[in-house]
Amino acid sequence: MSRSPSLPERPRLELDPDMTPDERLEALREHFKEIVQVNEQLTEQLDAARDRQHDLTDEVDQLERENETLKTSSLYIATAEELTDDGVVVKQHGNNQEVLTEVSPSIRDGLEAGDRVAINDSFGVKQILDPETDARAQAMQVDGSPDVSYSDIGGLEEQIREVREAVEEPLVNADQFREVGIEPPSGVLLHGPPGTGKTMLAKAVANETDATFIKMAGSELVRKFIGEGARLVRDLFELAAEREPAIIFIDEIDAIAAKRTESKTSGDAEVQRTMMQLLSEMDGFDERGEIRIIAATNRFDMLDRAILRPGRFDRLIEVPNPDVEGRERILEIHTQEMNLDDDVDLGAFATETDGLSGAELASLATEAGMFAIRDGRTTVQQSDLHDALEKIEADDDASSVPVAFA
Ligand SMILES: Nc1ncnc2c1ncn2[C@@H]1O[C@H](COP(=O)(O)OP(=O)(O)OP(=O)(O)O)[C@@H](O)[C@H]1O
Repeated sequence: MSRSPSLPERPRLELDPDMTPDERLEALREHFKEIVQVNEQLTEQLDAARDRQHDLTDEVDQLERENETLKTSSLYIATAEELTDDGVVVKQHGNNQEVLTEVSPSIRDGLEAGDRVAINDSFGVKQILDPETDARAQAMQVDGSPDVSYSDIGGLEEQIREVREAVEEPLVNADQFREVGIEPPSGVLLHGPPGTGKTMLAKAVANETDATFIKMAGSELVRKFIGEGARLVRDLFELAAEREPAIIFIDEIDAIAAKRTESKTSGDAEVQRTMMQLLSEMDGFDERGEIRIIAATNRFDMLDRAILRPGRFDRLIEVPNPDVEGRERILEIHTQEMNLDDDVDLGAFATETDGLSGAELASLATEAGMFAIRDGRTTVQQSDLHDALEKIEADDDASSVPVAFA
């Protein structure tokens, strides 16, 4: 390695054998002075080099960080749709653009059709995504055309009317609202006991308006995606904007919007952040076009009132357990594909099912079919319905026995 030209020359000691002792001493003194001088120069240079090294290390760190951000921000999510001899057909999420792209052999080996992948600007597949890491896909259920219609819902005529007015009309007749000069409700909150058809209502309105149905469960945000809640809420609204017209359905909203408790754990802070993100998304919602938002809860009493203010969930619709006519209609709906004996009287049977939810009536119908099968029949009789009711009530009692005695 060549020595840096800017380094000072090494001083040389030249002693002549003819020198007197005094002359020798003088020469040695002179040499010592020169060495001290060179040493000072070298120390200065070393300090300067250290400073420069510091600056360069900072610069390298910054470049590395920038490189890292560039690498991560330029990757998009796509699905590998088909593996062909010419390459892989990938479909980018969001804009649904399909392209044929080449893949390195090492990635190709582990790739299967249907896998989620990360692609760069030029559609090169950079990575196969582990399903576990794809929180957005896991946390949100996206349905382009849900298969529930209003006629599948029993006994909620008034609620259907209200949902149509608050959600369907603003989507279908947006111009009319604009001309009249009124703002449609921002968000609709469905509240009532479990299994009464709240999700069905939200799906039916999406179906009726040809909107994409995007569901997120509040409880999962809190339990499964700890630390990611706020980001996922932002993603939820982004996805809805990409897929508009869209219905956002937030189930179990109480999990992220419960009244504040006294305890101040870090979990509470995280839930709080998720809720603040939801509120800020809703507050900036007017400019978002054809997106409507519906939430559901079984625990209306627990909700933080902040989410019920005007401009947020300002239309409340109660979805109670069905009355006797509702129960008869729900039984009709869930037995319409079943082979019922002539003796079956759903109207009379409905009077005996007071307190059952729509979901319980649906499983009662299936249970009755099971009794018929166990008995070797192909038709369902009134007695099967009674047996099914007894079983469901017994199951209910068992599940409400305190654990210590169960
Ligand atoms: N009113 C109804 N008419 C017809 N079927 C119903 C009705 N309510 C509930 N069901 C049946 O129960 C199932 C569950 O209903 P759904 O998920 O809509 O209830 P939910 O109110 O959203 O419940 P949860 O609060 O537990 O989420 C439905 O798939 C359907 O089979």
